[in-house]
Amino acid sequence: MASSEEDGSGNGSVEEKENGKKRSLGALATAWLIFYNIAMTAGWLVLGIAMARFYIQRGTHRGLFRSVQKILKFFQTFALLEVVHCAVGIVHTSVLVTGVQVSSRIFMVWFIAHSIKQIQNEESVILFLVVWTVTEITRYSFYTFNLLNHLPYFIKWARYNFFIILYPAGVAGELLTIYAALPYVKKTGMYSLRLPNKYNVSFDYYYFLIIVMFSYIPLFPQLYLHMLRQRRKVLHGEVIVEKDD
Ligand SMILES: CCCCCCCCCCCCC/C=C/C(=O)SCCNC(=O)CCNC(=O)[C@H](O)C(C)(C)COP(=O)(O)OP(=O)(O)OC[C@H]1O[C@@H](n2cnc3c(N)ncnc32)[C@H](O)[C@@H]1OP(=O)(O)O
Repeated sequence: MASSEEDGSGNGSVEEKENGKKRSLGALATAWLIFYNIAMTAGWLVLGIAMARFYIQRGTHRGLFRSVQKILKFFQTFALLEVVHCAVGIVHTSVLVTGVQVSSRIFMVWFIAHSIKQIQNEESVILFLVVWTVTEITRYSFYTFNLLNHLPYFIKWARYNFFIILYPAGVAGELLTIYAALPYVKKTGMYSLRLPNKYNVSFDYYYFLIIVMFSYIPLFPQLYLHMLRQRRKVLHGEVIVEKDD
């Protein structure tokens, strides 16, 4: 991706638009993306401030998830729109890569942290919350400034360097949280379907979670390598040909 400060083009979704119809769709799409990215930057900033205030006032992480969960659920669920943005073509990036990233986050928020109250005070929950928050403030402010054609270099640098540490740290937080959830899931049999039942189908959430944990092994390196390629492209100007979905 060429940044706006280098080529003055801003977001790739609105360049190359030749006729009037496409141009107005581009303007509308750009306006929407600016609104979306500002809203998301603000949302994650509010979440970051709420977490910092909670910790400073209480001196403990216990109860932190509970106190910030509404903001987290709202903004992380809102991020589903990112898959829509790719699918309708207003951002030029992979639906698959974005889909894996967003669905794993939604899964962590709703089907792990929200559903299993006993694990909400685990340190690993705070780890992934802090990592996601730093990542998203950086990422959405990057997109916003890029769309506005005023991208400060330090934001571009942060967007394409922070992930080197934050991605593995976030994955560690997520995996440790799922691991901590396993005994509760096994004990309660939550979200599981035992035979016999009228659908004649059985589902065991406990084993599903184990499969999810193993699925990080092939999926995470692909996301990480994708980000490393983006980094080379954006920070070092390498031309990289990526396969379409
Ligand atoms: C049902 C259960 C399923 C469970 C599955 C489990 C398996 C999970 C395995 C993987 C686990 C991952 C866990 C993740 C943890 C964390 O997040 S830890 C925190 C650290 N994470 C990160 O740093 C990554 C954050 N995420 C991302 O960066 C993205 O989601 C991404 C998809 C990985 C990034 O890809 P991409 O969009 O391709 O990168 P960019 O270079 O930023 O953008 C490319 C072009 O797209 C434009 N664009 C994208 N989004 C926007 C936008 N919102 N607004 C405007 N423009 C956007 C961007 O500008 C680029 O365009 P060009 O300039 O034209 O190139």
